[in-house]
Amino acid sequence: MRTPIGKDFPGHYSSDEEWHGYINNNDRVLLKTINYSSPKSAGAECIDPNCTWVEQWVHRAGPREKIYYKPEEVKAAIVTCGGLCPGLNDVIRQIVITLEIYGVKKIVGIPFGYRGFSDQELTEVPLSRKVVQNIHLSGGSLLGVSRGGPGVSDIVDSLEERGINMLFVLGGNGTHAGANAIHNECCKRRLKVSVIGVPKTIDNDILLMDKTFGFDTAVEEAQRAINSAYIEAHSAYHGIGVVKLMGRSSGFIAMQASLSSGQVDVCLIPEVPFNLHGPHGVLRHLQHLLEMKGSAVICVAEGAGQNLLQNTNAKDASGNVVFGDIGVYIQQETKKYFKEIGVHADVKYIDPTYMIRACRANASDGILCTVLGQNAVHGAFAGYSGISVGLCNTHYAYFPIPEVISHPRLVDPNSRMWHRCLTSTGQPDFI
Ligand SMILES: Nc1ncnc2c1ncn2[C@@H]1O[C@H](COP(=O)(O)OP(=O)(O)OP(=O)(O)O)[C@@H](O)[C@H]1O
Ligand SMILES: O=P(O)(O)OC[C@H]1O[C@](O)(CO)[C@@H](O)[C@@H]1O
Ligand SMILES: [Mg+2]
Repeated sequence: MRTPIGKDFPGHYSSDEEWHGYINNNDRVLLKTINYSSPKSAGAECIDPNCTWVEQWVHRAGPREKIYYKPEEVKAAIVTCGGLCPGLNDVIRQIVITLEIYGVKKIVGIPFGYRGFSDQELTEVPLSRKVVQNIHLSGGSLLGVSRGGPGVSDIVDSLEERGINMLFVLGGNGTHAGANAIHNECCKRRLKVSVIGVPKTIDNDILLMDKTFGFDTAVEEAQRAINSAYIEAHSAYHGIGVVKLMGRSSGFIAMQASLSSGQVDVCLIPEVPFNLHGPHGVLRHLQHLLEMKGSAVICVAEGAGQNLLQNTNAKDASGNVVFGDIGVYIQQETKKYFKEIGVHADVKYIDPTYMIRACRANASDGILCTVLGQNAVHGAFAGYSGISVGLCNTHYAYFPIPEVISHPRLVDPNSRMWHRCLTSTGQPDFI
């Protein structure tokens, strides 16, 4: 709604008839914006051998002129699942504020992830603009998070009992698999429920999106740890700093933090195999770095080099594999190696694990979260379900959930970005 302002007022708003503030249902966002002329172009993703241009698109996110729900009939719920991620509170806040602008009065938070649907001791949290006004000023989630929890059928039973017809699910690929199953179960039971995902992961491992919220902040925090490792290593005689960063199957945090810090000599990620020992191994390269420049910094993603470690055979409550500690292993092997060759080395290990995700969102993530939260609500009011909101080629769009979680997004070792990282570190192939 716009307030008409007198025509003599300079720069006046256009009238309601002239104002094109709504998204047309047929507006589309292209998934690919580069037309690769050859499969040999760096980073080319081709569908056929000739690399023919194929238009692929998703729906544009935003407010529609016609809405599917009557706001007074909506009971909306928000749930945050998986691990923490900077910006969760920003998204919760913006969803609540936008729902209120649509006129929704019944808004609740489900405590501690999907578990909150089944645990009788956990009660829903009433949410309003007043409750969420300042929550973005701190990290974490107002609602709490968890892994594991009830089955899909129990969750949908609970939705029915509570009379929830809009569910906003904030989480990573596991959470989205759950959201999609909830959506399918609601369809099966012919329930009119909109299930909308907002992808949350510092790992940035969700397909088709430019980036997920929390990733930028995590990278910013991670490069602080790298900076400390560099200062320690640089100030010691033959100092070696080892920094382990999160990244279960994708090395985006390690790669971007290495790039942004400009202080990393060796970046190791899950997507690129490496040897620690042997003539081309990391340890031999460290020896060379000590000889050439007196110190070295290694940045390793937690999922890297798992083939070098003993399988823990452990899984977390959600069924994710628990990894062995590659950071500790590299630290121990480095110490052993230099002792054996009789060269002094002062090895310092920094593991900032939870520090990079338990913090408040930075400005860039704050904006991303705000827009994603608004668009999640616009998507629900447009009548969508089983979708996720994301940024695609700088435009906000709605993605079908199965498309974005079919497998984790990985760093492409042939991509320009990984080559930029190698150019920055100057590291060889360790095989
Ligand atoms: N395939 C699945 N079907 C239904 N629910 C699932 C599935 N995978 C995971 N979940 C549920 O989703 C929730 C979150 O999953 P998970 O712990 O894997 O975190 P995530 O969303 O992937 O986030 P993170 O990036 O922090 O790992 C858990 O409560 C889990 O039980
Ligand atoms: O210790 P938790 O809470 O299981 O979380 C650790 C995992 O969370 C993640 O950050 C994903 O969000 C992974 O990189 C990491 O393996
Ligand atoms: Mg996951």
